[in-house]
Amino acid sequence: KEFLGEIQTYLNKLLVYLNPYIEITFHEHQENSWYERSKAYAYIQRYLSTHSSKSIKKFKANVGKDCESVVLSIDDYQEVTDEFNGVKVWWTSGKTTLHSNNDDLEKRYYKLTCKRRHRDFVTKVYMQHVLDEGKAIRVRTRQRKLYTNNKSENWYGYQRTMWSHVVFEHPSTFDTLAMDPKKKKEILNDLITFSRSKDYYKKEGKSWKRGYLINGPPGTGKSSMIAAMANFLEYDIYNLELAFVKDNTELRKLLINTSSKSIIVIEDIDCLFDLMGQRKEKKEGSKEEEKDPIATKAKAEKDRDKKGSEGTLSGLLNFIDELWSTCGSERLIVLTTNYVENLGLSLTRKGRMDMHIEMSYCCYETFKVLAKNYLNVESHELFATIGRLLEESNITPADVAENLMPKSDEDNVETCLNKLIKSLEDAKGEAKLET
Ligand SMILES: Nc1ncnc2c1ncn2[C@@H]1O[C@H](COP(=O)(O)OP(=O)(O)OP(=O)(O)O)[C@@H](O)[C@H]1O
Repeated sequence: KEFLGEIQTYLNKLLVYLNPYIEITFHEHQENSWYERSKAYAYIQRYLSTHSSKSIKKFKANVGKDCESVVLSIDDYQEVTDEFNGVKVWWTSGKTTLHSNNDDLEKRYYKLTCKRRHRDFVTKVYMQHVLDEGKAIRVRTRQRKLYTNNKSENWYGYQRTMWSHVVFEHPSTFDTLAMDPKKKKEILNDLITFSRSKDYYKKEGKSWKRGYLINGPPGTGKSSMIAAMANFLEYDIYNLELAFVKDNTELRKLLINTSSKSIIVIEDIDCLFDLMGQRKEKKEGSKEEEKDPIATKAKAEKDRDKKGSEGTLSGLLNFIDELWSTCGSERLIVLTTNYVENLGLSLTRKGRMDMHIEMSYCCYETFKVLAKNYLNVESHELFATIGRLLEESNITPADVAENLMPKSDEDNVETCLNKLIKSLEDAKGEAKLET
């Protein structure tokens, strides 16, 4: 706390220098916030003490998505000519010095010159074109993020939940995803249609979002599917952890604070039943009850129709409707579950979630993709044996992947495939014992 004022002053100075090249997000609520803050402080101090326009340019070049990409910049007072729809304009960059109490601050700017008769065209059409292009470039080159909501204490000691993020770098793509190729194509087509349907949604007066329910046993690739979707659409991911959300107000705040081009994920949606149960018990008789959407709705429904778990299900459905209505446009909502049968038809029927994706145990087609991913082979004499064994046992793609992954220098295609055969035979034996 004692450094906050000082850090903010430094940050503001830093922003004057770097604006509009980078965006600084300052998290005051990290668990290791003291460490983060002191790091930020030391960094900013070091930066300011060594700054010069040269280092700013170098810094600017390094903040691109990957440092290998070329970053074009314009030197002070250098002129660049641009032509759009036959109209010529000239850009120059410059700087002025602002005098503040302790320091002289340099403010950088761009100057745009055009013929007087083109003024209207330039301010209305050309500037819009520049902004749209800039936005498109930012989307193309931005570093994508994976957000999670954690409980944390703010400066004044209040508990709240807010998004914090890390860089999203998951290797999963639709090429590496092992599943029935027909189903994969269907999902891909659905995503492509969605991404191109901005105008359609607008015309229909609908919010531009789409819901997917992914179900399947653990290890069948639900998370890999979400990562592949995010990589394909170039979206961010918001992993919503409902256990950390206190009430409806907090949920709304979180959803409002998600950005467009993102996937909002709620994993293990069936576990919400337990969460709702716990909240209901805790809040029973409490004045706070009204504030908790999940518990209140669950209770209200249960009281009304006294249908046990059906009542709880209605609470869940109400919650999902709330989720739909609160989060903004250009979003995917993805719910995952290991036990779709617990959710009842009302969630899986069309209208609530637009597409239902089933991830299942490994079949021969799935295995072939994994063999290509991990061993870079498309055929082998052991494939036939594996294909037959896969038909006789239930093994997840995660388990197959585990066997196919070479673990030492001695491992090669043959040893890995034999390892898998052994696992499949064991799984078959266990299944026989169970029956
Ligand atoms: N269908 C798949 N295609 C490619 N890789 C897969 C697939 N399923 C599982 N894997 C591999 O297994 C690992 C675990 O899978 P993943 O976390 O996606 O499964 P999950 O269904 O989300 O599991 P859980 O329900 O336990 O979260 C992945 O990192 C990936 O390497």
